[in-house]
Amino acid sequence: MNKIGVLGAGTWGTALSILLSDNGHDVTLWTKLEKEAKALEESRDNLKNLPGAKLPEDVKITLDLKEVCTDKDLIVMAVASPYVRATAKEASPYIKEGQIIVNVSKGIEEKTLLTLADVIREEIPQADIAVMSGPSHAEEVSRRIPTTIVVGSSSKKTAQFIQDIFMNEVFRVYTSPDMIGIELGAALKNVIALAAGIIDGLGMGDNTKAALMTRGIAEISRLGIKMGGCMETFAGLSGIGDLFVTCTSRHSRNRQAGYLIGKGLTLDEVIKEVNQVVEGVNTAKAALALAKKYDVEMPIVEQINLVLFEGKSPLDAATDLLVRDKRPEYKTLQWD
Ligand SMILES: NC(=O)c1ccc[n+]([C@@H]2O[C@H](COP(=O)([O-])OP(=O)(O)OC[C@H]3O[C@@H](n4cnc5c(N)ncnc54)[C@H](O)[C@@H]3O)[C@@H](O)[C@H]2O)c1
Ligand SMILES: O=P(O)(O)OC[C@H](O)CO
Repeated sequence: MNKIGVLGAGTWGTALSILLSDNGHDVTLWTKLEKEAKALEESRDNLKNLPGAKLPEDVKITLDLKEVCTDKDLIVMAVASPYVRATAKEASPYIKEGQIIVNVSKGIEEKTLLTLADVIREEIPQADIAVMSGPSHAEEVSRRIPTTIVVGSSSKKTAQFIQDIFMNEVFRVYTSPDMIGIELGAALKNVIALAAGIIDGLGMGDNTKAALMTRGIAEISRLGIKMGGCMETFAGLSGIGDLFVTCTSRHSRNRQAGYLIGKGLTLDEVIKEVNQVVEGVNTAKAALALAKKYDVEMPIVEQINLVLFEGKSPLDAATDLLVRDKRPEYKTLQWD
């Protein structure tokens, strides 16, 4: 049994708390939002965003950041990406030298273009930072539906420690040293998932969705490899695996947001309607800035930015992608 602090009592923080409690750990779940803490405490048997799941009585809910960090063997960072830096900064005084923090939030900081693990490292340099990601909708994890995920760390020992904590017969955890690849796959797939939703909203077909996903992972891996990630990761759980689930699942908020955009709603209307974090919207601008910085072609990311922030019609964006200049599928594959 380990003592674990989970930061962020949204859908994912809550589902992981259920899993960790199932695994026999002593779990404390923190939120900054009083309303959220109260609602969770009152409705443990009837969680709003996790139908059919229960938050065990032994999961402690707290608003006290010192309490959730002190004497914990592992801290899980599960707040939505825009709040990761502020939460890490506030938590830093309570984190000991070498204390392990695993980031499970998916995003890239817009201002700095840093991955979230790097953001946490800047704020809590004394911590041992890891990441965990993969095709894992909270709605299914909280109902013990078989799921696989990958933990990334620069230390094999840390990766295996986290693997042991989370793994059970319905939650299979792999390990990897490729932290940057895992984080980039996790963050960038959300932008492509918005496009997948738009395709559904426009009433296009399965061929179109498959094309988007395949060319989407090509974009993600082109950038990811230039930034130091490994091809295997983009072909793995935090690459194509998470892209697949997010582009196709009824649970995906990103896909749902894209669907509503495809149906003609404005971004503000969509954000209100979905009423949970839509990380692809947060990540789209950062992804475009990274494409420019690393001189990588990311046409889908470009078009999504135009649709989200410049008022371009989704249909015009889809058409512009289809009529781009002719090219080989992969420039690396040539005849001579
Ligand atoms: N939901 C999933 O299936 C899932 C799975 C894997 C990863 N993730 C990732 O986990 C992260 C959280 O997603 P979620 O589904 O829990 O989102 P959510 O919308 O359900 O919850 C977001 C949470 O962020 C926290 N928050 C809000 N304002 C805050 C503030 N000012 N300061 C600190 N914390 C604040 C709150 O706890 C809030 O509930 C995202 O990056 C998401 O991509 C989600
Ligand atoms: O609901 P989404 O679109 O934020 O996706 C959730 C997870 O990232 C799926 O792995």
